[in-house]
Amino acid sequence: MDYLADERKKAEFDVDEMKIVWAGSRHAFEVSDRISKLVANDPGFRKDTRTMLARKELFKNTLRKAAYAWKRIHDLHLSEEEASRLRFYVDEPAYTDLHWGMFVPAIKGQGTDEQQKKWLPLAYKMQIIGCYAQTELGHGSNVQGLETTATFDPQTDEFVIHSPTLTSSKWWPGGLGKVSTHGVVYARLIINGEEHGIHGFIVQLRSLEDHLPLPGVTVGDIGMKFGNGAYNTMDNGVLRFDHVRIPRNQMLMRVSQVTRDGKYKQSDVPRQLVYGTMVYVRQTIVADASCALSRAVTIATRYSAVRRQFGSQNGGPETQVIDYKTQQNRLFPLLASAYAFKFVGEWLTWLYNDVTQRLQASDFSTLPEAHACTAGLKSLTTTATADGIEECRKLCGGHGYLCSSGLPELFAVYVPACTYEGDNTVLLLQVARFLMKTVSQLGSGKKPLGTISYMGKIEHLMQSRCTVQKAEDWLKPSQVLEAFEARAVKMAVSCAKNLSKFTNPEEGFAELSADLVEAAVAHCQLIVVSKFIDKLQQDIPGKGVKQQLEALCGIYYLYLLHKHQGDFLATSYLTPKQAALANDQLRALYTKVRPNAVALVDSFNYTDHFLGSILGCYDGNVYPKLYDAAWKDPLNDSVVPEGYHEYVRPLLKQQLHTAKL
Ligand SMILES: CC/C=C\C/C=C\C/C=C\C/C=C\C/C=C\C/C=C\CC/C=C/C(=O)SCCNC(=O)CCNC(=O)[C@H](O)C(C)(C)COP(=O)(O)OP(=O)(O)OC[C@H]1O[C@@H](n2cnc3c(N)ncnc32)[C@H](O)[C@@H]1OP(=O)(O)O
Ligand SMILES: Cc1cc2nc3c(=O)[nH]c(=O)nc-3n(C[C@H](O)[C@H](O)[C@H](O)COP(=O)(O)OP(=O)(O)OC[C@H]3O[C@@H](n4cnc5c(N)ncnc54)[C@H](O)[C@@H]3O)c2cc1C
Repeated sequence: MDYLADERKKAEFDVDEMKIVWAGSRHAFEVSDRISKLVANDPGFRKDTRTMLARKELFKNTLRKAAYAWKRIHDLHLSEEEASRLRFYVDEPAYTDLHWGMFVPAIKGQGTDEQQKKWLPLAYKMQIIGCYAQTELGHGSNVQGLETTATFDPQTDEFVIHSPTLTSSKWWPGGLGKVSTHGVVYARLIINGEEHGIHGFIVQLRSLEDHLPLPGVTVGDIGMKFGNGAYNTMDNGVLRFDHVRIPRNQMLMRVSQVTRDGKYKQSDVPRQLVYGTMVYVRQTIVADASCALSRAVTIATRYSAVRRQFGSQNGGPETQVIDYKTQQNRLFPLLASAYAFKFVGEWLTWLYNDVTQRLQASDFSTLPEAHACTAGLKSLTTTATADGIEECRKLCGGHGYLCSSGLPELFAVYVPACTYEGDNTVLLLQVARFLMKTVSQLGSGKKPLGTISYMGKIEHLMQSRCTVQKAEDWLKPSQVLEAFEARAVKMAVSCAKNLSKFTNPEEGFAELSADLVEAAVAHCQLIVVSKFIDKLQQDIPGKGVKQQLEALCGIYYLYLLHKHQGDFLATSYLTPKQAALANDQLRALYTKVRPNAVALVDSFNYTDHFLGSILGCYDGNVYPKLYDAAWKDPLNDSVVPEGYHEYVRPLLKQQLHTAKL
């Protein structure tokens, strides 16, 4: 029985067409749909007991699943696209994420043609397994502060990789702890006593025969992390080198080279390309944020439609909690954010591909923008997604706290995204530097392009005032864009003015860093809003699909406007009356979305296996499933628990004795 059937009947749009919009294309939808069902129906990919397993058992099971996934990929002759979808739907962080997601891209981005020819075929066949070993115990954010050394020995034509201090121990790399045979290791290059900064080196860590660490290598897992199951399937590792020697040709030499006679040569590509793998991964993290958020929102939306509290009249049913305006005000902006992040993720992938093509043609002009966009949007989307998952847990009341709701594990596995690939505050400060540089160059005749082109309208934006007179005026895209542009430009200019009061710019930057982060957030929110609006300019087929997306877009920007109205009011773009009208329009959009809410989450097309949540299951049959699941908990294997006779019975006896006294 479908307990959500009535909700599904209310939908005012074509769900099948929305599924295609969400997937990106009909082809992407068909691949995703087929692979998700394949994984869901294969008992080899079961994950329902994951949060109950002890670490060793959990980890071994992940190794089994990764090997099984690899076998299925081969047996079924899956394409690269299908294989990547399969890994996604298996839904278990594993060493393979780092192998495919960072090790291979690092060699592709920073290796010469010759190096790629040697290492990539081995990696593609998984005859070697790699990790990305950058972070150390003492330094993560400050990459220039890394202490591992790579000293060139001209006698033997080798580099000597060494960990000179405890804090130089590599610490965190995923896949390193127990599995990787190789790593791209970042180290401080030293030639003839002279330092040349941080470079990447391919280093073999373990024997390909017996998996033991090679001489001079000390390696292990760094220990349990936050949450049950969750990221504990990953072997984040610690690594130390004691004068380990590697051939000279294992330094990744696309950006700079060391010659046989020990000369350091810089190519014509910018040095920052050493950071290129991080740009790539930040872009994939943005593209993935909508998946994690949409998953939590699916659970919270379906459950909110099933759950009833208060409001029964004449013995009739109580009110569905989704009908409470407070529930809508917490849930619908998250639903809208999931769609917003999907579209900005698609755009960022386009931007990344564009910058990659330009780099190949030696056009480096858009690299700073790509860095600022990937850093800023990674920060914005992961913060909102991690907070959003936790909000979804609260939206599900007490039952959201059960592991069987799927939300605790989803939160635990997702929340480190706010830290890895760059701490979110550190990344926003990079955006702020980019903005300050842009403002300082405005008078120089250099035209700001791309996502900062709005800065070219600075004179107009500094003086313009909002013209909204009635709530519906907030539905005009041009009005909304101007509001977000004016806010972003005014906040950036205000920071620049305050910075100019300092004689030492770095001191000023440090002192004003909290304001700078806010200016960076305003700029990134403008990007997300503008990309959502751009998406709506496209031809979107399907009955009612575009109208639903317009409503969600409105909810996204009006919610932001309401939440940050202090910014909009302080920069004098809006009057308090216009801010109140925005809120009126927001409430009207909640009413419009309400009958479509369940269908809008159905459009994500997630299987019950992928959701891994009793509260979010498609048929909404929550209570019997919760009840049955409780009895399956290992604690209920016996009626009298282990430990009763040792620890509880003596207590009771003592109490009985005291009572008799
Ligand atoms: C129940 C569920 C179960 C299972 C669920 C399964 C899945 C879960 C679902 C979703 C998961 C979602 C996504 C997962 C996808 C992938 C992730 C997988 C694993 C994560 C693994 C993590 C890996 C890592 O963390 S690797 C280490 C990353 N480290 C960092 O990011 C360090 C951050 N620091 C820096 O980047 C830099 O050091 C810095 C902060 C930028 C400072 O550098 P520096 O001191 O050199 O800087 P300056 O400020 O002086 O800048 C100099 C100059 O360079 C420019 N610059 C800086 N960086 C870059 C760059 N990257 N590219 C281009 N240019 C750059 C900077 O702007 C300056 O330019 P100017 O001189 O012109 O001003
Ligand atoms: C689950 C997980 C997986 C990881 N996987 C890998 C991996 O595969 N490979 C790898 O190399 N690394 C990996 N890392 C490491 C990760 O990249 C770093 O932890 C991350 O870059 C943050 O650096 P940090 O730990 O040095 O934080 P810190 O920089 O020490 O941050 C601590 C605090 O200081 C603040 N702070 C730091 N600098 C500044 C500043 N300039 N201005 C203002 N505030 C500042 C931060 O905002 C934060 O609040 C992983 C980490 C995690 C949690």
